[in-house]
Amino acid sequence: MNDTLRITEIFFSLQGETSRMGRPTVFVRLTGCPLRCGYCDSAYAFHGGKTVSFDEIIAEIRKHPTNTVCVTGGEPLAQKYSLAFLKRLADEGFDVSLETSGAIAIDEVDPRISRIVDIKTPGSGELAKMRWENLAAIRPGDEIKFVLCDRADYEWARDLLRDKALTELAPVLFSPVWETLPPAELAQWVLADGLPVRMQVQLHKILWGEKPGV
Ligand SMILES: C[S@@+](CC[C@H](N)C(=O)[O-])C[C@H]1O[C@@H](n2cnc3c(N)ncnc32)[C@H](O)[C@@H]1O
Ligand SMILES: Nc1nc2[nH]cc(C(=O)O)c2c(=O)[nH]1
Ligand code: SF4
Ligand SMILES: [Mg+2]
Repeated sequence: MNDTLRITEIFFSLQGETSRMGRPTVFVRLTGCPLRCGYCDSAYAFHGGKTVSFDEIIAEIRKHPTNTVCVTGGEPLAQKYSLAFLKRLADEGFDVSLETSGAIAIDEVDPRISRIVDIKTPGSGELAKMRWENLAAIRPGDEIKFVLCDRADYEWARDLLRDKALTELAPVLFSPVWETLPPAELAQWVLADGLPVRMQVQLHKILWGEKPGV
């Protein structure tokens, strides 16, 4: 059917990432991802899941007291009908953000959706999958995000920021890998270089630890 998606979970939480951090948000986590970032905190979404119709997903979203939705995964854009679903969410009047890896074309995503586009670093192990053409499709409502494993990733991201003038395209986020890079270290590096980025720490993990459904 052309109006279904494979879904791992739908849950209501505070947005833990991006400039929307702290906003009550319904998360729709799509199943499956063609990447294998070494740090992935959502590997439980690689397999399994349940096939659900757009109508059922929207009915579930409406049970929660917010208009704000985050579509994530897995890799949402890897599913055939995710573009149609994102359009449907925007048509229904939801305020939607999309978390995406940077490895799949973003240009056909509905313009009403705020796209959070990762640039996978050398430390992720998936740099080779990056689709650099995506940078040309970035709009002001989008955000560009680096998840950093270590100092080498930081320096790589800092140099790319300058070489590709990324902050002229959209706000840029620097986030430490939760398990391996102490946030205070990254904070010191950003301050020392005076980088025009927004450093962020995953709020939901501070509040509730690392587990599904939060
Ligand atoms: C789980 S991914 C799902 C969406 C998409 N596949 C992507 O990578 O953007 C959502 C976000 O969580 C980030 N992330 C995954 N594991 C993380 C970790 N251990 N620490 C910090 N951020 C992490 C990803 O880099 C991405 O920005
Ligand atoms: N609270 C909360 N905020 C999030 N923002 C992005 C998430 C994701 O897994 O993509 C996420 C998540 O899993 N939980
Ligand atoms: S692209 Fe996203 S979901 Fe896929 S392995 Fe990397 S962080 Fe996990
Ligand atoms: Mg998460």
